[in-house]
Formats: sequence, structure tokens, C-alpha cells
Amino acid sequence: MPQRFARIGVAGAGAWGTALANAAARAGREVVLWSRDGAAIAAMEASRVNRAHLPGVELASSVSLSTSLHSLSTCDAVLLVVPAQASREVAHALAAELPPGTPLVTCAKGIERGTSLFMTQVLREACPQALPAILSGPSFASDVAAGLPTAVTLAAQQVSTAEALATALGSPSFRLYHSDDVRGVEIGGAAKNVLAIAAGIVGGRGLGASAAAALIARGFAELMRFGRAYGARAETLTGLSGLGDLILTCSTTQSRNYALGVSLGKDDGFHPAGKLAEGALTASVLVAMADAKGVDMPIARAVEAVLAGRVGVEEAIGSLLTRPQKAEA
Ligand SMILES: NC(=O)C1=CN([C@@H]2O[C@H](COP(=O)(O)OP(=O)(O)OC[C@H]3O[C@@H](n4cnc5c(N)ncnc54)[C@H](OP(=O)(O)O)[C@@H]3O)[C@@H](O)[C@H]2O)C=CC1
Ligand SMILES: O=C(CO)COP(=O)(O)O
Repeated sequence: MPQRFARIGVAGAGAWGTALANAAARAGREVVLWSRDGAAIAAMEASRVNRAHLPGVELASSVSLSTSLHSLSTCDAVLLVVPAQASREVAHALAAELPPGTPLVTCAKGIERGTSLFMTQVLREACPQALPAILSGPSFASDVAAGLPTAVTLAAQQVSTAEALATALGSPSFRLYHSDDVRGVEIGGAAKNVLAIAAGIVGGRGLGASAAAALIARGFAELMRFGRAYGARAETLTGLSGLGDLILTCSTTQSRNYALGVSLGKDDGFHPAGKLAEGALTASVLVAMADAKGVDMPIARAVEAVLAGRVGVEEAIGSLLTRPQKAEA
């Protein structure tokens, strides 16, 4: 495996893919940014700005653009930055292009519906010759693109792979910690999006700062229980990709998941149209996986029920507040 990672591919030119392309360029890499959308690539070629997904941010000069996945075949590592539910499709297409042993780093936060597979499990199935890895943590694309200080975790089965990738992609403003707890990192990113919708509901309903803090703490207890049941390490769940990302995403309408929750809480019928809210797609599979292992996740369950239209927001809040008294655990 090349350890220098001179050339980095980024599959997916949404907000996060574009920000990561610039971050990798800032770290001194040559970057190829791929999108399926020819018109979007042509517009970015002309303006050097991704107006659709990350307006106001100029692409670094070492970022080249492509609509051909074949152009990623010469990359030393590829970041897969499409939504969780699209990751299998793009990883499968990459399987025809990537040489054996190429690190393929999922940057999506979700669990595949239908299969209940975590993101690196999807990569293993769809692109078996690649080395799966995951990058996740508290990091809004706009913050990373603006060069604001950010810290995330990069995990791979072999810690040496994770460390080499973290070194290649990191810079003073984009710090990467490495880990071999792949499962822990992927669980944190997937679960926090569902809990952020609940936090948004609390915010949108005007339930107050005390309720918001209680929601984060009890939501984190759910994330920990789920993580433990699925083999995550506690120190990962309490780290950047777990607690760190939960706090970020539960705190501001900069988060699309939180913003969706706010609109549900206000019951204003406004759902940020066309905006990706991964938690809305993960909620049902997360709850089903919790059920399969007997993990108690009342907040995630309430979010799932509201999204499915089975209960209203008021009823969901009421049922959470009237749960039987129990020990804190
Ligand atoms: N934005 C952020 O701050 C962060 C996002 N993430 C995660 O990154 C992932 C991507 O999010 P983000 O970039 O924000 O999302 P965006 O909605 O901004 O972009 C999604 C990108 O994926 C492309 N895409 C969607 N479906 C497919 C498909 N089937 N085949 C090929 N390309 C596809 C879209 O292309 P098109 O435009 O043609 O539809 C678009 O370029 C999510 O899992 C998110 O949770 C993680 C950390 C931060
Ligand atoms: O994952 C994120 C920040 O770490 C982005 O959150 P949203 O997808 O909710 O905008």
C-alpha cells in the first residue's frame, strides 16, 4: 500500500465531498473530485465554486474535477462521500476501477436500510478488493471549508492504515485522530443524526435549555447502549465521533438533522426541502437493530414514530416524559 498518499480521490461532490477535497488539498495532496453530474462538474470547472452544495468556497488549485470514476483508479486512496443509502451503488461502481488494497474511506453517516449493515460492511461487500476505512466526527462542511479548526477520527482495521491516512489528510486546521475501532466510529455518526432530530424537536417546541441538555445526556446513554451491544469501544463512543458529534449536531440549525427536528417541533410544515437529513433515513433501521439486541432507545424510537407519522410530536414528548421512573443508566 502506498504510504504517501500523494493523490486522493473524492467520490461525491456534495457539501462534504467538496470540503474534504479542499482539506486534502490544504494537506498538500493532489485531489480528483468526482461527481455523477456532468453539468455540475462543468459549472465547477468554469467558476471553481460548487454553487449547488458549498457556495462561497473556492476550490483549491490542486483539485481537479471529473465525471469519470476511472479517473479515481490512479488515486492512492479514495474518500467515498455520497449519502449512506447511495454508498453501495458508488462503491460497487468503484470496484471496477480500484486496484487491490486501495483504501476506500467512507465519510457517510448512516446505516444501510434493508441490510442493516454499517458503512464499512457495505464497502466490504460492494468493493471487496479495497481496504475499508471511515472518517467521522464533529465537522460541518462549511466550517472545514472555511479553515476553522476541526478534529475528526479516521478508523481502519489496521491502525497503521488509519494513521497513514490521518497523516496524509490532516493539517493544523483539520486534525485527524486515528483509531482501529471502525465499528465505534460508524455507530456514533449514524446514531447521533437520529438523536439530533429529537434535539431539534426540543428546540423547535421551545422546551428550554434544561430539556435540551437532558435530551443530549439521555440520547448519549442510548448511543452508548447501542454501541456496546454492537461491539463499539466505550472510549470511541465518548470521543469525537460519538459524544463530540452528538453535541455538535444537537446544538445548532447549521445541522440539517437538527433543522429538520426544529421544523417538526414547530409543526410548521416546513421541512428543509432537498436537504439531506441522514437521521430521517437511519431512524427505522437503528430502532430495528436496537430491538434485535434488546437495546432500550426510547428517544430514537420516538423520532422514528414521529417520522413515520404514527404519533404526533406532542404525544411523543408526552410518552417520553411519562416513562416509568428508573435508575439512571
Ligand atoms: N455536510 C456536512 O457538513 C457533513 C456531511 N457528512 C456526511 O456526508 C455524507 C454526504 O453528505 P453531504 O455531502 O453533506 O450531502 P450533499 O447533499 O451536500 O451531497 C450529496 C452528494 O452525493 C451525490 N449523490 C447522491 N446520490 C448519489 C448516487 N446514487 N450516486 C452518485 N452520487 C450521488 C450528490 O449528487 P447530486 O448533486 O448529483 O445529487 C451530491 O453530490 C452524508 O452521509 C453526511 O451525513 C459528514 C460530515 C459533515
Ligand atoms: O455530520 C455533521 C456534522 O458533524 C453534519 O450534520 P448534518 O448532516 O445534520 O448537517
